[in-house]
Amino acid sequence: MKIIRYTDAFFVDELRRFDRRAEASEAVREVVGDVVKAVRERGDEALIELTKKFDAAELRVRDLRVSQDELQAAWDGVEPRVREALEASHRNVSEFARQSMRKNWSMVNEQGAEVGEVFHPYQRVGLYVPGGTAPLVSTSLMTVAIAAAAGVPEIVVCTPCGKDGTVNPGLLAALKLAGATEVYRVGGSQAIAAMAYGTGTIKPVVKIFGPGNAYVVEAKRQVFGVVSVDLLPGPSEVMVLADKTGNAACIAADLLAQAEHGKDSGVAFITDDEGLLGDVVREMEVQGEKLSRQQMIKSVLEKECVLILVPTLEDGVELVNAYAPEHLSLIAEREEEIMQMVRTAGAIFLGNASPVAVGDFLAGPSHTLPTGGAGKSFPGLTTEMFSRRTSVVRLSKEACAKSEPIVRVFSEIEGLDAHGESVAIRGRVL
Ligand SMILES: NC(=O)c1ccc[n+]([C@@H]2O[C@H](COP(=O)([O-])OP(=O)(O)OC[C@H]3O[C@@H](n4cnc5c(N)ncnc54)[C@H](O)[C@@H]3O)[C@@H](O)[C@H]2O)c1
Ligand SMILES: [Zn+2]
Repeated sequence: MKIIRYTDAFFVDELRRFDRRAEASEAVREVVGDVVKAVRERGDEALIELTKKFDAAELRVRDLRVSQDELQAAWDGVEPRVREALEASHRNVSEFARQSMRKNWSMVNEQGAEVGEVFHPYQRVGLYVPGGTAPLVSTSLMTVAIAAAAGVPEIVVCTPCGKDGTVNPGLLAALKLAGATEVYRVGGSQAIAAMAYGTGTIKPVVKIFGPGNAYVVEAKRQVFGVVSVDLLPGPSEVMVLADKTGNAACIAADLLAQAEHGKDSGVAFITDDEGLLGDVVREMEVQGEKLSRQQMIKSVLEKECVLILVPTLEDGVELVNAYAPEHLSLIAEREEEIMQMVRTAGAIFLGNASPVAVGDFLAGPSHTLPTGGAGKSFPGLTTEMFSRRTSVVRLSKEACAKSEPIVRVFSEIEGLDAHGESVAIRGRVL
């Protein structure tokens, strides 16, 4: 743990690294570039090779797709209490997604033209569900169920398999419940390339969604243009901003929950209360000892955890906005006022009683959120991202006549007289 106080001589220098931009390292970019090229040029054959190389699994081309029978068997084999938990989360996520759907609308403009927007779900999307270090059952729901709620007909999922070629049955069950229509046991940047360019087995999609490690995120960036992508949701992070009303035990618990995600996780605590800072450090030590993922937690706390004492909460907000945390837990007397000042967080959890883990598994908004500073330019995953918008314009003869003089001015300035004439002709022939 690193503790930084505003009274330290190098305070300002220390904080400079908080101002982040999401960018992959040169090494990751290179590896991913090679992977994308291999899949684009050699399709399934490259997928088999790369799965052997990165996931140590020996697959045949016909094994790549997880069969409907396997998905059904996974769902049938789920224990009742797990099934209930999955269903509870699924109901919240689906309902939240339905509420936030964009609706078709129209208005009449100044010249009397009817203008509006219509939304259609994409026909075929690709969702990445991570599976390298933990089977992210919740991520299946937090992406696939939203695509299903948006009405996407073809929901393709790629997720890595273990050494023995299998995918965690709990994850498959969640995919089945959420409404995945095709599932492939392919992970990493090779999966993203396969969904973007298509292979013999995996037909290409038009948009790619979902979180992953640095390789997955970089691959999404490299295939951008061939497909569109949702956002850049990489390795998870939590920041807590609290004043003296923060409960040290709750704050420490949230920081430790983040640390157990392991390597690359960001954990930060900012407060204007020196007493609380000390209490949180002590709580983390006591609570940390009892947790199972000791190795992960220790390494994150050593390398990726900072606790910062700021003179005022407003200074804290400035740091929050510079860092753009994926999750922000905000505990403050002036909660509403401070929240309104936060402009870059992926999701905000308000008050001592709102654990980030409830947002991870159950609350309703997708837990797929921008990381690594990407929150400055991307919001978290929304239902809207699964629908494509088209604008619609309809003019009556009268609206056309009223538009004509203004169009004429534009067409003269731009030197495009055919444009002007295409409007004027309506007044003569209709
Ligand atoms: N931001 C969010 O909303 C959000 C949500 C859930 C999970 N996550 C994050 O997703 C990440 C999941 O990462 P993960 O690693 O567990 O699973 P993953 O499925 O993203 O990545 C595993 C794959 O990476 C590839 N890979 C591993 N090492 C490689 C190497 N050296 N070169 C090339 N490819 C390599 C392998 O093919 C492997 O299948 C975590 O960091 C987690 O925090 C983020
Ligand atoms: Zn988490």
